[in-house]
Amino acid sequence: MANTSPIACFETRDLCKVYGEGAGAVHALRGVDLLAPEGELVVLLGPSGSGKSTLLNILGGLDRGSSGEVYFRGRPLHEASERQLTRYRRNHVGFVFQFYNLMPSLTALENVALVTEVAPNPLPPEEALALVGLHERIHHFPAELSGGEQQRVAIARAIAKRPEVLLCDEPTGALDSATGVKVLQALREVNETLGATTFIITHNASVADMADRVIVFGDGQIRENRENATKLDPKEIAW
Ligand SMILES: Nc1ncnc2c1ncn2[C@@H]1O[C@H](COP(=O)(O)OP(=O)(O)OP(=O)(O)O)[C@@H](O)[C@H]1O
Repeated sequence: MANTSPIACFETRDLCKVYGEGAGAVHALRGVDLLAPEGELVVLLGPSGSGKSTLLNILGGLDRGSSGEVYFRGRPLHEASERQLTRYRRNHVGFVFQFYNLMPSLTALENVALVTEVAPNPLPPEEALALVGLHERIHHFPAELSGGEQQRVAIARAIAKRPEVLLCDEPTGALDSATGVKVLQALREVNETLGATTFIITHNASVADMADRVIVFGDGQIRENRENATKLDPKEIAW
């Protein structure tokens, strides 16, 4: 019988990452087997140093594993050339980091337009900013925006190229809880509206309540991988 199961967005098999060598080697990932279906919102939890960012960087093509396999929609990233990996990042992946890295001399709209000018099929920058609830702030400079608003500009910038994948490394790490909720609501809206498979690394375990899937890391391995039967709206999350 034909295999009719849909291809996952990401699959990793026995993925390992070692930084350095000899006595000083750090085994950041120790055999990670992951299957992430298309369109899911995945929250990654785990103690500091457990390998979350290392995994996210490899999924996003910013780094490579030391051994094992990584597939994006069935395509082997572990076999990709540097050029192919660059093209993969540019065309398919949006990144959001803890610090927003906006250009201070450009308005919110211009920061997003920087990306849309070079993407093949972008969202209009106004639309990307509206999706994260910033339609009334588009002509403000970063210094005129709160931390949460700046992070939402960074999210608009990440999604403006319509990535299939949105990878967020501690997107609320620098924010207070009320502002963090707004950023999480923007991420949920983007996940639902654009259908981008979304990974969020956080140290706040209660953020897991908004996820389709929760993956808990420990010492370079997946300790727990569970699906939520129901998802909470970020504003219902207790911080
Ligand atoms: N470029 C690097 N060179 C050497 N070691 C590294 C490098 N990047 C990460 N590591 C090490 O790999 C391990 C996993 O790090 P990683 O950043 O993936 O963990 P994490 O779970 O994301 O941690 P945190 O929650 O603190 O961000 C850690 O021991 C870290 O010190």
